[in-house]
Amino acid sequence: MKESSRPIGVAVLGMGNVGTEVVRILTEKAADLQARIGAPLELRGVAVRDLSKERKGVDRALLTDDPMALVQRDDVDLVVELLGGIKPARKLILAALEGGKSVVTANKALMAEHSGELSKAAEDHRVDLYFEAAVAGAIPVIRPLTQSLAGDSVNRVAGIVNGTTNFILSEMAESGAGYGKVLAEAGRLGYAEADPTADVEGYDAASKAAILASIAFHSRVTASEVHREGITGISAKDFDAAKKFDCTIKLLAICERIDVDGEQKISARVYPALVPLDHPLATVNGAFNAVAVEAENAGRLMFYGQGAGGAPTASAVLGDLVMAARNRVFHGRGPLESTYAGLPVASIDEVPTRYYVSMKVADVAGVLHQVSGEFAKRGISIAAVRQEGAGDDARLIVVTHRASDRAQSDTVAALEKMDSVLKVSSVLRLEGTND
Ligand SMILES: NC(=O)C1=CN([C@@H]2O[C@H](COP(=O)(O)OP(=O)(O)OC[C@H]3O[C@@H](n4cnc5c(N)ncnc54)[C@H](OP(=O)(O)O)[C@@H]3O)[C@@H](O)[C@H]2O)C=CC1
Ligand SMILES: N[C@@H](CC=O)C(=O)O
Repeated sequence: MKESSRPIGVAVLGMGNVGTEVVRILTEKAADLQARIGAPLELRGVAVRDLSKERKGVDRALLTDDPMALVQRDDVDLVVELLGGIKPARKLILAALEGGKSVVTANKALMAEHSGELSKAAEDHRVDLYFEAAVAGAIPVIRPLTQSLAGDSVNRVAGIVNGTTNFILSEMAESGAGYGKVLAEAGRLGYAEADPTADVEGYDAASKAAILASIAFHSRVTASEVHREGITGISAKDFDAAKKFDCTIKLLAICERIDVDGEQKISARVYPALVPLDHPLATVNGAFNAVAVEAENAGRLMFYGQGAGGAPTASAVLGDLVMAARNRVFHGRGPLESTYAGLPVASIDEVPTRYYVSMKVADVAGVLHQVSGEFAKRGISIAAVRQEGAGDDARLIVVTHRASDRAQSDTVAALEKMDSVLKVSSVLRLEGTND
């Protein structure tokens, strides 16, 4: 059997919010993943605490309550740790790395305290330790910092890195909703940690700040070194006061290089802060996160997306898993041409688009019926019509719903031939809407 087709054995530790989604994607997207990696991923087992719980989407024979035995199986090449916490996750990851298995983890609490020890084990045993999902859920920020910006000097990384608290603060700002009720909802939606104190007291954000600072500034920073304040003291009154200053309140994580009396230091801090309403972070709501990175040569980069929840986090886990698997198959090279799927590229005619058409007309009332008839003939519905100017300067503006670009452009061609349309003066496509 060629090396590139040998199956890669995967062990998933934990089947909670994130683990369930990882198992689902591994199962549903097996063929796509195989094509991207160059070898199939085979799920060897899933470790859980409680074997009696009902689990959807997994063969019961794959379940075990002995994660160490699973990690140590000879047919396991990659371990995905999604248990959370330090114990037993640290020992399991060390056992995997020492056994020559690459590890993917979403565990920020662990990475914020033990990344030095774990990274050393990965280095010593020449395997990968990836943790993109540990910071800001689905948002790729670890890989840009470790790889894309490896040739630059990062001076500041700052933003919103906890989905649960951002969800709570957004709801408080918008509807004045009660703190407890919103926190319970964050738990139900799979955003909150197993112990949500980690979220609301800022421990989770502090762990993420420690990870970001360590990578950005090539210095080990642990969670206990991060200045931390949570959101439990924030009330509706604070939001009222913030509004009077045209601000809102966000839990921020800030990591930067600072100069203290001529000495270069790192500041890593987490606290709720006033943010002006016209600042980009003020519009980051719900479980969304955003991270701004400032580097000497690249300037400012913004990363934005879903920061919590099973499926978004699983996306980051799967990205790491594909990278680790590819490294096994292609020894760090790739993606290779043979992993490309070869999908055909659609012509613009086939693409559903929306049109904005502005035309000079002789008589608005008379022409409207004919114009809308031309769109209707090709199955295009009109979203809005506006009349502008009058007499010689009368213009009709039509905005359509989505239809094939071919139908839209054919309609414009037909309008151009109509006697009552003096001139089609402007045709633009409308993007940024879903209708
Ligand atoms: N939820 C999110 O949005 C995000 C989570 N993360 C991180 O991902 C990790 C997982 O989070 P999440 O899925 O939400 O957590 P959950 O609490 O939902 O799931 C934890 C899973 O681990 C299992 N487990 C825990 N301890 C053991 C043990 N000793 N032996 C065997 N199984 C065990 C649990 O088993 P059982 O089901 O039997 O209880 C459960 O299936 C955490 O590190 C978290 O910080 C990172 C980014 C986002
Ligand atoms: N509890 C965390 C989950 C993702 O890291 C959060 O709310 O951000």
